[in-house]
Amino acid sequence: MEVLLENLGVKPDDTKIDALTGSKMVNMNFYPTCPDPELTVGVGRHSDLGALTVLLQDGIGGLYVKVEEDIEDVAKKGEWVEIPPIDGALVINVGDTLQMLSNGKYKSAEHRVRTTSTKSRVSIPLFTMPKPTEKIEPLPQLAERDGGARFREVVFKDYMNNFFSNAHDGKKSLHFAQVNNH
Ligand SMILES: O=C(O)CCC(=O)C(=O)O
Ligand SMILES: [Fe+2]
Repeated sequence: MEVLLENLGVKPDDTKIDALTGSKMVNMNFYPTCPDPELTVGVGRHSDLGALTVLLQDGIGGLYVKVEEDIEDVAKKGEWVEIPPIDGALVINVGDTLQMLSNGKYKSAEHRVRTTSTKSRVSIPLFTMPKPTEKIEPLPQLAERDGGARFREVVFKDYMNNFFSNAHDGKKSLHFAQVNNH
């Protein structure tokens, strides 16, 4: 987190890093085999709500990430790409919080999970998130540099409530904090 923010020219102190990532949550997902994976939803398309998510990979696979439409110089825009399953590797997802903080420089990864017909799978992602009472808004240096904040200030608890009261539907969760003219 520190490195990612320093990359944008911002030097957060330890207290700030702790405020932004100090809350931890895990999901425990079980994906049974399905004879026809096309007929089932493993996890529907969504972005994670926190700052960064850490996910230990197995050799089975099934995690897909959607390549953003509005970034330059990448292949496969708008397509779903499977993350190659490398046993023991850590996959790190950017979550909505980091997108808001960075004023949109880092984009949260829209992802989904499919089951396979041959192997069941368990995944236990670790979400690092702000403390519930923390106020999240684009870092002032970045908003100033970009000529305006693309997200309004939200209390993280409210963002969470909004996130969990809606079904997974791509990156719509971010609309809650988006400033309309962007
Ligand atoms: O099972 C996975 O690979 C990812 C699960 C996931 O996206 C989640 O729990 O938020
Ligand atoms: Fe996720």
